[in-house]
Amino acid sequence: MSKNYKIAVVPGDGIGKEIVPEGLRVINAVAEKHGFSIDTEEFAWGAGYYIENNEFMPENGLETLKNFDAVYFGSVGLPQVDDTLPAKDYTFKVRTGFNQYVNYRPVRTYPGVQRPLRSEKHIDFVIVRENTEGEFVQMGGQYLPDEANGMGIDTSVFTRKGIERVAHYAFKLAQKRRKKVTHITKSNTLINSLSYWDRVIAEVAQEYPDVEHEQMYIDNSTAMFVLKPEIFDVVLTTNLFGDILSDLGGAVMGSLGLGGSGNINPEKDFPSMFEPIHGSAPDIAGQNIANPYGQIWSAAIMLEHIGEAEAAKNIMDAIDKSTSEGALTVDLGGKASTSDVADAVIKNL
Ligand SMILES: NC(=O)c1ccc[n+]([C@@H]2O[C@H](COP(=O)([O-])OP(=O)(O)OC[C@H]3O[C@@H](n4cnc5c(N)ncnc54)[C@H](O)[C@@H]3O)[C@@H](O)[C@H]2O)c1
Ligand SMILES: O=C(O)C[C@@H](O)C(=O)O
Ligand SMILES: [K+]
Ligand SMILES: [Mn+2]
Repeated sequence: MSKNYKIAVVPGDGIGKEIVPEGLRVINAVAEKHGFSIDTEEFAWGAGYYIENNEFMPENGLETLKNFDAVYFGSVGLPQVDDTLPAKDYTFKVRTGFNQYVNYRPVRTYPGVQRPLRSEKHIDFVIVRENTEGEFVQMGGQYLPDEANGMGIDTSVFTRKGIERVAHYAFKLAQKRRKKVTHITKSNTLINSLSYWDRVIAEVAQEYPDVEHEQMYIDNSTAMFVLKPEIFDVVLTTNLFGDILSDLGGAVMGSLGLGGSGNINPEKDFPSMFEPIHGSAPDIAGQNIANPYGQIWSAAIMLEHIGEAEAAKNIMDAIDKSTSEGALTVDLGGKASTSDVADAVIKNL
């Protein structure tokens, strides 16, 4: 009997509404080729939903999503909606609620895509971003914000459990790759929280003597992403630093639109959620010009996670063939529309 998977689809806002359907076309095409089927249910949640319903998703949203094998997500956020809400009320709710403590964000060379860097060296590394705590716990408050002596505070939280579990994931991932973990902090200045991170990571590293372990500061690492990106294999870092580095990784590939990702619950106690690294790009929404490669790559990461590795590989090979043949959107200097790119990928499956 052929396998069937239940996928919750949350296109979100802006270009999410354009690139998610294209990604789904690719998923359905690859499923047919590889003899499995996908049942999808779409949820129109996000900032647009908030305008109508005063919430980003229904109160029982997580309960609803729990019944699926995975969540295929676009992005949330609209210029006319308070931008402190999308992460708090949707994205972080899912990431923390489903213990998706790994944000898996690969960076690689796409054939035929011009990169901003002069170096022609092949790039292939994965950012493993801690995804449930750190700088984004949103513990804090504002005091007298309207007054001259007003203030705002956010507290960062790094727990042993939180550091250990993401570190184990990173070292195990490195064992399957080129056996190197670069962990990125700023423990020379954040001498309490991030030196604790360093210490716990160093302890975990001892359990993986076959993996080279290097520590780097975030400031230097931004320079290295540009000057020597080929030195990285697995980059392990905190929630905020990983957020910044993943957009830099997108830029190094040639466009933010090229980055795919997975918010992973490695134990599979809950569904994981797959989305491009970028946001809803309201500046280019509604024109069928958004780059869908990152959304399509996220589909491949999702299929690999749910156990369809061959289909995932098939998508990646088809992506490479498509970019090589010049199926490039405006941000990559090409003329292809969003749907032209999905057509090319489907043709090349
Ligand atoms: N996970 C998420 O849902 C997520 C992530 C980041 C930002 N956001 C939200 O998205 C909104 C816009 O944020 P922003 O402008 O800082 O970031 P953004 O990633 O949406 O856009 C940044 C720039 O990159 C371009 N870009 C992004 N994706 C592209 C693609 N696929 N193809 C071509 N160009 C692309 C945009 O046009 C824009 O110029 C905000 O509301 C923000 O909160 C959501
Ligand atoms: O910080 C976040 O996670 C929100 C967004 O910038 C993202 O990268 O998903
Ligand atoms: K996104
Ligand atoms: Mn981000």
